[in-house]
Amino acid sequence: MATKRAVPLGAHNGSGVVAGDVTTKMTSQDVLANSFSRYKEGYETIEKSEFGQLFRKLFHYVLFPLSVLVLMPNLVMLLWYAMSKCGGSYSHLLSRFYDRSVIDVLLEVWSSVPICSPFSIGVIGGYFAWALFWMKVLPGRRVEGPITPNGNIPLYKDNGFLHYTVTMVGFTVLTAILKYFDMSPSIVYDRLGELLATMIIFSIFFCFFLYLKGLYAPSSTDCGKSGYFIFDYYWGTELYPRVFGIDIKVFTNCRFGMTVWPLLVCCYAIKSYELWGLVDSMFVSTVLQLVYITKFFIWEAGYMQSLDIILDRAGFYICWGCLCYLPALYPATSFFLVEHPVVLGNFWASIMFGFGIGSIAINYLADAQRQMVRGANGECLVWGRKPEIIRAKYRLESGEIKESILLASGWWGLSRHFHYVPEILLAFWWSVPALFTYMMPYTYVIFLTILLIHRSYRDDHKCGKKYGEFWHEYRRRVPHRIVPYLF
Ligand SMILES: NC(=O)C1=CN([C@@H]2O[C@H](COP(=O)(O)OP(=O)(O)OC[C@H]3O[C@@H](n4cnc5c(N)ncnc54)[C@H](OP(=O)(O)O)[C@@H]3O)[C@@H](O)[C@H]2O)C=CC1
Ligand SMILES: CC(C)CCC[C@@H](C)[C@H]1CC[C@H]2C3=CC=C4C[C@@H](O)CC[C@]4(C)[C@H]3CC[C@]12C
Repeated sequence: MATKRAVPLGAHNGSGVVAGDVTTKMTSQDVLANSFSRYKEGYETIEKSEFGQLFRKLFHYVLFPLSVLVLMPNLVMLLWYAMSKCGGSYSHLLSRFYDRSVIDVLLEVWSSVPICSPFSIGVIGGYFAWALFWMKVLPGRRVEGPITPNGNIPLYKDNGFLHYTVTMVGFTVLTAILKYFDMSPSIVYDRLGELLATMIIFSIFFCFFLYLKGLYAPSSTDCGKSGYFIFDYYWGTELYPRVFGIDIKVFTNCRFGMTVWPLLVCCYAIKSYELWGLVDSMFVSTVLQLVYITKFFIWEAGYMQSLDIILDRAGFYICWGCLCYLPALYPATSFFLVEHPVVLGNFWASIMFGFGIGSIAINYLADAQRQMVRGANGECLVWGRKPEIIRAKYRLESGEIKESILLASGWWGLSRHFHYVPEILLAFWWSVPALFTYMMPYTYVIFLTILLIHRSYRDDHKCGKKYGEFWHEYRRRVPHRIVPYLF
């Protein structure tokens, strides 16, 4: 890979332990080597044989990305097909494969909707214009993202919450106008298939544009290629691409994916209301999702420090994912509830709602705690006490040494990714109103659990490489990955 990385700067005190809050006395090559070599241990067994190395490369750079590129667009369409044409039942969907080949079924699915119809182009194009306009004109304080391994500091205009508010108000006004003409935004529920299909095709070309842009007109030095086209297309060639001043990842992840999600949830809720009147299961699920998304936008500047932004480049994985996969999967429980309304009664509805809100609050508090401690340079209270911190040093590619704080108490002392527990629970609480007859409404929770477990490994790997011994010290102090005492 042509990208450069921050390298760890380890501090060693003879016993192999790095004390919290230490400043590095040893800056020699041995310290660096010592710190880094431990991290490599896990990989050496695989890399021993040439065949192993070759297979690893082939898998990483070709087979895995190729499978994602081929599978994901089809899976998104199959998800929609299962939701809308198979009564929300995966077994019903599977029965379609009994007497036909996979290709035949896929052809049936894709040909069941008009791709790039005037309706889908109008809706998607209209939303793009709306989102780009407000993204550009709405004011916001200037926020700095974390320094990149190449020493660049990305700048953002923090207008996410305002953008979200304007969009939701705009949606309410549009709904009222449509009602006047005897129309409804629930048409999005009826014609979701063609919207998704059009979006999928558009996004495939858009990612190709991003691939070329990163190679020939990058916005910063945080760019490069691996030499494997498939991998570079899948992963991206640029970390922070900007076009006419528009930050592409902020647009795809936040102004599109995260904003279309609540819009879709509202369209599905309106459809349910038109069919059945007010249903408490739909109400609980909708409100929980809206509260969670509102929380996201309040915290958006914090998201600019997450893996998606600081590690994942703007390629198929993140951009296509946020343009197509997120809108199809994340609001899927709401889509399901339209055809499967459940009357919960006040007691169960309140229990689900209460636990859901509690989980959202804990997830928010955990994210905010880490940010607060870093913002205050450790000079604050965590759960009423002085925080336990590790002042972790790392080195930029230029050789410059930087310091960051790792919090080892509060939520971050329970486990290294404790905030993933409420993240999974909150998704469970907005899915469980659909009860347990079908698996479909739990698709997102299942995906999220896998994603977050995998992400905890990715993050460990990333932080180990960045902080070396300091990260080992954190792992020693906080030995569990996600669930305290269990995992
Ligand atoms: N619904 C969904 O699909 C998903 C939701 N999420 C949610 O998004 C939010 C962000 O999660 P995620 O993107 O995974 O990133 P995290 O919030 O877990 O941030 C990871 C980064 O935080 C820093 N860090 C790690 N440990 C510590 C510590 N002890 N003290 C201080 N800083 C630390 C490191 O970055 P550095 O280099 O700065 O040290 C690390 O790379 C969470 O609320 C999560 O639940 C996440 C993924 C998917
Ligand atoms: C195989 C791929 C096509 C899968 C694409 C996955 C992406 C769409 C998602 C991967 C990580 C996800 C997110 C990370 C963190 C988030 C913060 C949270 O508070 C809200 C959700 C999200 C923005 C979330 C959105 C989808 C991903 C980018």
